[in-house]
Amino acid sequence: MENFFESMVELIVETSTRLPKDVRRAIQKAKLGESAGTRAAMSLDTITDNIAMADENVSPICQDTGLPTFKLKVPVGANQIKMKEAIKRAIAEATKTGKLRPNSVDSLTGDNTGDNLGAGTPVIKFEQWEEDYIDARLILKGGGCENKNIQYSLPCELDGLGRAGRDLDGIRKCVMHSVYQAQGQGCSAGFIGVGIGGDRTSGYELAKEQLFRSNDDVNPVPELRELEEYVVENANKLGIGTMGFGGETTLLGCKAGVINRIPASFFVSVAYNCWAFRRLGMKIDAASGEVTEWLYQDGEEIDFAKEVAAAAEEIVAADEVVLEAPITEEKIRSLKVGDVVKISGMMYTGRDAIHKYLSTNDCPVDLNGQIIYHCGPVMLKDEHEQWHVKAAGPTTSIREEPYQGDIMKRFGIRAVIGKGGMGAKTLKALEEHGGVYLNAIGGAAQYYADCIQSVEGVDLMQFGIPEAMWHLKVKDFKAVVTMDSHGNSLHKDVEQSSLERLAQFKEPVFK
Ligand SMILES: O=C(O)C[C@H](O)C(=O)O
Ligand code: SF4
Repeated sequence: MENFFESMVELIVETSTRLPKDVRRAIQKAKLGESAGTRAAMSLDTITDNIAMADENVSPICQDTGLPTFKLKVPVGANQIKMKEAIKRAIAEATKTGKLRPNSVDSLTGDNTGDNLGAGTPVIKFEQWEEDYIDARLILKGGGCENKNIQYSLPCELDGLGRAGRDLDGIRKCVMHSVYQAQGQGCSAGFIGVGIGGDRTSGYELAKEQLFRSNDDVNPVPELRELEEYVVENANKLGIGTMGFGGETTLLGCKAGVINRIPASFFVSVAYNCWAFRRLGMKIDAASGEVTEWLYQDGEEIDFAKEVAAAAEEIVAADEVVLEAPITEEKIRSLKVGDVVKISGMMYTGRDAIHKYLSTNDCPVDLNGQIIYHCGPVMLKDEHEQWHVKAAGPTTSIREEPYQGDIMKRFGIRAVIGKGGMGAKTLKALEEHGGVYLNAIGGAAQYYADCIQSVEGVDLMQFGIPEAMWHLKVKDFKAVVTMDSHGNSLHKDVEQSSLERLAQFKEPVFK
């Protein structure tokens, strides 16, 4: 097993940096389904551009490299203790080289362990089997989509759909609702794994297990096959679209599994995965630890690099407003939902820890007229102590909803960049104070890292790399105005229209 450690490093690096073939095919299909010039088409262009850049740079597709979860099937007699130890070392190694973001945080103190190791991280699950080789699989599922997982207890009442009973049709309603409730916040278009039955724990476990199925497989259970096909077809009629911008594709895949339940409980658990569906696997020789075959890599390989030139042309074609901080109130009030902005100059990152901190403390920098970027980047320091950005896409903004409006007013911030949109409180503050919300493309961490020219400083490093306040100098950083200072919110509109569309699926389908 002398090569097992190297194989695990390879598995982690490949999973974080290269999307599997089945996922690429699903994204390509979505791209072909959108009309040129729409916001959805533009977002998918950025996404495929980003996938190609991650391939080329061997850098994380998305800055949130998630909670690494390994599943291993091992021959009887294989030493699981040694394998666990090698996996942990491989995780620390991949973190050191910037292929993983340090993502393991003490839940009580907030301290980041810095190497992705800690209580409960990574997750490593073993199963014994009668084969003579090791089947090792890894999923890197980020936090934004994890937060959109949902569990239903039947019977229940659902927005738009009414009563969901204890039968296949009730299950159908829950699954349709799960896609609606995620909106664009889990970086749609997404993939879902559905677990039917079990208890609260085994139900979610089963849902996540489905994410290890190939997106192209066919469910051997006829009812589940029908359910999966129904959901993919109809969830795409909700009009939520890529990033929640509206559009033809909202869901890229649905896989459902079933286990028994006990009479009193009937759970439907849904695991939502973003488009950056990073899961790979390999067969490993149990004696040497060497890779003998990669999994999920059958069929045609889509090389998005070839399409990048065409995509760039299309993005340039949109009307763009140039923004550079400090921004005046007048300039901000001239922006409207739908405008594409191109930012150059300074922006400051701030996510969960910073927003909480700023709600009761002064800011180390003057934020008057400035731009806050909801982002927790992957950073590496070189031998001259200079920081470099390895991946830097937006994080889900709604978590800052309790703080954002007050902070914008108190510090004079004119624009916030994030993804997934914000709520009524922020919208009101944007109107009163004169501010905008700019939506960047979630997961496009290479694309945005490329717009960052230099790291000019950092504050509040005590919160750890992802949560610190990074001072970034950018050039031509593109984002879309999705909430303006006139009370308009694209997110509010899409949520409303998708709820109306969801109601079309109220009548029974599976009798
Ligand atoms: O933590 C992050 O950087 C992003 C997160 O995965 C999110 O989707 O909000
Ligand atoms: S930012 Fe988006 S693409 Fe990245 S992990 Fe979060 S949900 Fe996934």
